[in-house]
Amino acid sequence: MHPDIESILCSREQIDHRVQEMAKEISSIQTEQPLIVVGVLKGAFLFMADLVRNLTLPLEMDFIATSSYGASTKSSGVVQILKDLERPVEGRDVLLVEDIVDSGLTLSYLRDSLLRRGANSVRIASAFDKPSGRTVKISPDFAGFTVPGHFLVGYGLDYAERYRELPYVGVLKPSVYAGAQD
Ligand SMILES: O=P(O)(O)OC[C@H]1O[C@H](OP(=O)(O)OP(=O)(O)O)[C@H](O)[C@@H]1O
Ligand code: HPA
Ligand SMILES: [Mg+2]
Repeated sequence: MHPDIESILCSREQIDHRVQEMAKEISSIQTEQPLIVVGVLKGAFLFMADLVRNLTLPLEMDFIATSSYGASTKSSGVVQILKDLERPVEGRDVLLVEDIVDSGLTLSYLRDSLLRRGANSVRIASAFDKPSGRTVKISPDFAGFTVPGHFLVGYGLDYAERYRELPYVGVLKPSVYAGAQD
């Protein structure tokens, strides 16, 4: 285990197993045109890669990049789009793929934005769901694991851009970010 990690919450094996279950469930979505699967960068990159390899429905992929945490463990409250989608979503069914729903601000902002662009439907799949962090009302249609209120890293989740590469999800030792500016 990485020395900055306090405890492992979900092991690589548990994540692999759960992603396969989620992919089965998501594969039963019925759409007229291929589902547009949108990965929310950067955090979703590992989950997106694992999920799409297990999906069995017709799909297209696109990516959007947002940022609201920066080098902090708390949301700035402002969701910035750093890279937008490349293709229109008008009239299309979209699946937003996220690593975590915490305050809910990112997904609420993205869902509203895609609906305003004329998407026919917007569903959400998130590897992790932290309901205790919520400040806006939103819940993922597909959630891998419900997690407690700690700041987590690994499997795409970062603190100040570090730890995304860890194959498991763990609780970051508070001493790592104590004293850092929020
Ligand atoms: O529900 P919320 O409170 O909005 O938090 C969830 C969002 O925060 C993180 O992204 P971040 O802004 O850190 O960008 P990143 O994906 O590049 O790490 C995470 O990947 C989600 O997109
Ligand atoms: O717990 C978290 N860890 C990393 N990034 C995050 N973005 C929202 N919540 C988290
Ligand atoms: Mg982040």
